[in-house]
Amino acid sequence: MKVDGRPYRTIWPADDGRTVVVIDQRLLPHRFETIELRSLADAEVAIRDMAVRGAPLIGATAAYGMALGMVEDSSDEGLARAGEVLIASRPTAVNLAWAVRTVQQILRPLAPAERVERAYAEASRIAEDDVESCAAIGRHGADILEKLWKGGEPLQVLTHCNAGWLATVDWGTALSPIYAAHERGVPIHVWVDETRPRNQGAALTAWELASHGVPHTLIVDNAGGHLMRQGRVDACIVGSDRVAANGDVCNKIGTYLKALAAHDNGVPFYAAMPHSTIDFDLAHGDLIPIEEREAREVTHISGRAADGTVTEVLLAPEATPGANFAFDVTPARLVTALITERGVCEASAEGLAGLYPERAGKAA
Ligand SMILES: CSC[C@H]1O[C@H](OP(=O)(O)O)[C@H](O)[C@@H]1O
Repeated sequence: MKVDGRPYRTIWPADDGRTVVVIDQRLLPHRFETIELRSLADAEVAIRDMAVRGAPLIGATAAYGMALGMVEDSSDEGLARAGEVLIASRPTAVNLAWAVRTVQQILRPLAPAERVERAYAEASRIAEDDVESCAAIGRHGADILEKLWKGGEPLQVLTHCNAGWLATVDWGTALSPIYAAHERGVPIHVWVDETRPRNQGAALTAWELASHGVPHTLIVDNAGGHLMRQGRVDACIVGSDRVAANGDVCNKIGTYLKALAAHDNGVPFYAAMPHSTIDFDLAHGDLIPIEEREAREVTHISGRAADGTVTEVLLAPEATPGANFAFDVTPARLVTALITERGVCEASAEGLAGLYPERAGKAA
């Protein structure tokens, strides 16, 4: 996508062919700055501290992290260790482990001397595949949004967290259909959940949509049900960090509550994701590890001070205990359909088998 007229992706190799450049998403929307990843540790920290975030982007960053690890140690032990370090950084988005294992599988048969170049080539392939997958998700999802629009008033779509181009290498997952429909001339308005506690909606989705000229309104997380009961939401569309083999959808905390409200009000609820987010080895969503992050993200809030600096202030008294569950699971029965790069399917094992016959039937 473009930032001030210049095309950007969220991750790219520097001119030296080794350093990896990413956007530091912790500073958005107040400052647009990049950081350079020069080591396996840099990649691990960038994922863990959420300088980069979003399931597909976490996967691409892990793939480049494997390449950075090979520069340091391309032995069999180094290959195993790099994977362990990266997988430990964030447990929920399956894209991370998928990317690590994909790179390890490619490199394992090679001589250590051949592994660096091949690792960078594989990381680049994973990144390019994500761009193409997310563009295809946009096309398939825009077909749905175009059919939902009845003419006249703009189509009212609610989204949660950030599943835009910032969460992927480009285009996004939940937002890709919105961008594609907007480009087709379908009038759309987006209700943007702020998405506590890290406010990816307020900080990232609102910034993305404003940059792309898509009308939107920022709301508190708890307003979605109210708007749906008032008939002011025509569809919900979210991203995902992991879809289980039965179609259960794991996504940012609060997604399940939106799906319940949508179900109660007859609002279609879609989840959009590329193949790298689908875990065909996991039977159902209750088996998905739910990341718990530090309570400070709940008890403190970050924003821009009057002088433009990005700062943190205490939201609750110093000693307030906090619990910070980063994701929840929406049962497949509450999901209208899954939007993937291969098309749209029912949120079920049968639906996924129809789109991915070569990967179905493996869940333990
Ligand atoms: C396109 S995946 C986006 C997905 O990732 C976000 O989580 P986080 O910001 O913690 O990485 C959120 O669950 C989004 O829906």
